Amino acid sequence: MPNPETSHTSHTSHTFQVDLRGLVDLLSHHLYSSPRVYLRELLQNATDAITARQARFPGAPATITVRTGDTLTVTDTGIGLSEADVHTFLATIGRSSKRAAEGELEAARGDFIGQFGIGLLACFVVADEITVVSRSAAQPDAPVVEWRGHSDGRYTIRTLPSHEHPEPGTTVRLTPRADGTEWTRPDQVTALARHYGGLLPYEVTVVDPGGSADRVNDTPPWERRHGSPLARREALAEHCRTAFGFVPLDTIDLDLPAAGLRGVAYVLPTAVSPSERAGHRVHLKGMLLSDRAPELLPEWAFFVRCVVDTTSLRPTASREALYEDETLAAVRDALGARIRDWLTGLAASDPTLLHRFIDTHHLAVKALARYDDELLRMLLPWLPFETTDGNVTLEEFARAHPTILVTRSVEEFRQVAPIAAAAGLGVVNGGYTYDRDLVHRLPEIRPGTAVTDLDPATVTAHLDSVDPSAELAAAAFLTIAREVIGAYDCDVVLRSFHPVTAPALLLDNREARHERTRAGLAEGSDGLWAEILGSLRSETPRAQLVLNHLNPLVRRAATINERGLAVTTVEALYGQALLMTRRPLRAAESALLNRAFIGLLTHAMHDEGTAPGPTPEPRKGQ
Ligand SMILES: Nc1ncnc2c1ncn2[C@@H]1O[C@H](COP(=O)(O)OP(=O)(O)OP(=O)(O)O)[C@@H](O)[C@H]1O
Repeated sequence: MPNPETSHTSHTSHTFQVDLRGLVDLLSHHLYSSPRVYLRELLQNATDAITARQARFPGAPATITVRTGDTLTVTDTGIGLSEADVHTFLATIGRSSKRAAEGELEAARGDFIGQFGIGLLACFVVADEITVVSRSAAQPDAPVVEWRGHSDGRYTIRTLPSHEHPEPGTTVRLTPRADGTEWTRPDQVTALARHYGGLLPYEVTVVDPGGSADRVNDTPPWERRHGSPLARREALAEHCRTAFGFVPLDTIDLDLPAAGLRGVAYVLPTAVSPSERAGHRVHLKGMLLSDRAPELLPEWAFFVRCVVDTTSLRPTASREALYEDETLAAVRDALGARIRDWLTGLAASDPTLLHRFIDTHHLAVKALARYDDELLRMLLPWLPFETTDGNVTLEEFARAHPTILVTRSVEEFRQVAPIAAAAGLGVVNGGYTYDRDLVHRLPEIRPGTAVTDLDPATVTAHLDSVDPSAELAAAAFLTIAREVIGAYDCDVVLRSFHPVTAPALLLDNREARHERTRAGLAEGSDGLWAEILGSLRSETPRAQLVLNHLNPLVRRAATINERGLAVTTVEALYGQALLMTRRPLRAAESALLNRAFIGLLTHAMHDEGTAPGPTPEPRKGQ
């Protein structure tokens, strides 16, 4: 038997080494979007330290002072660090006093912004050395301690005389590297402090090398006291103008106590594309997390821009975006509901504003109403649609037309609308995004209304047939017309319809055209493709050229005896109707138009040549 003792291989234990330079490089090039985040991390640590001190010593000083110059310092009157704290929290990357139960600070946990234990490293993006000088508020007798860390991973700790930091709190000092000075210039620091810390709950001041101090933060405008509702509205409009550069159509207050979220949504005064997702400004416990977070609101709410401050949403490690979790999903739904309530509330309280809103954002509302029955019910009466009665609401239109026809495309509407209107039909242009879907949902909301897609047969059925004698008189011409136009998979009929100025109407739709294209391809190909295309073949739908017997030109055309002229006339009538459909022409159709045009010219010149009359005088000089 082998001896278990001797068969053991020996184990030695090692500890991971972290290359700090590699880590800083990772942070600066891959985690953070810009070196400027160093200031955010410093402000955030200062804020957390003050929060910790306030929790234990309410009423203690609570200020953050940033001093700019050759070196940059951030001083806070926060909880400070004892020597033991420094060993615990500053000597190990990834260790944080704010995350796990760390004894004393546990009570205040959840109130902090930081949690990852990597924030301070952001300073190495702009400086090679960081000095932290601190005095603990929790142990007032403990000596002042200095930690000096270098970007290569070395650090030293020493204690200093008491006067080096007379009051509890912490001062962090950076000496910017040459390539970091862009981010540490006095004006830049003031702008960054305002950007990130503008809503922090403690006084934040930036002092320039000349000694002048600039307070950069303020109470959020929605929390401030205002003299009157009007004054509040004006203050918020001004805030929106500075934050986003527009004066809002209206302001919606946002308040979700369960998520510790408060803020405002500003309604855009101009239309935006639904695909352009709005960037919202999200603050976490006052600190700006992102100024373009689209994920805060549902996609449909693209007509507002929000500014919110929250305690519950989680940041990603870069602290530049929101962590997509259940809380965020719940917040998004709740904010969506709030915006919808505002919209539906307008209908009852401020119809004028609702009209202005709809004039600007009807596309947005239509997009939203497709997914939201309640909203559809409440807002459909207010939404404008293009119809044969002009631009009217569906409610108005349905009152006049118990059966509503809806076209599939804008071109179909343009072509058929005047004729349908003259025949007393009610047609809605369904060619615009969302419109056809919405019109089809009308019967759910308004029982007794019928909605059908417009097809050519519906229109022809409403055109008056001509009396048999007229049909007979035109028989020869119609035969030639059917021969010529039949080649384009199109039937020819003679009807009477208004307006009399329209000589011909081409009834066609996209599906039929596609089917004809497919059939054409099947004929032109051989082998496998012909079989596949052929097997798809259904009966090829034909378009219909409806000639208007009320139109004087058509009446004259019907009496043409000469075959050549009849062919040219038919081609010209078909070509003109084709142009009216405003769809792209195919090669054969362009050729037909060309031929008809030349044919008509030839006929016109031929008439001119044979017409009796005075011979024109030769012009002088010829
Ligand atoms: N101004 C300060 N006052 C007191 N303690 C501080 C200060 N700055 C840093 N610390 C201590 O150093 C620790 C590490 O700070 P660091 O910024 O690296 O991480 P963090 O703030 O805990 O988390 P995050 O990476 O999310 O910012 C903190 O947890 C805190 O205990």
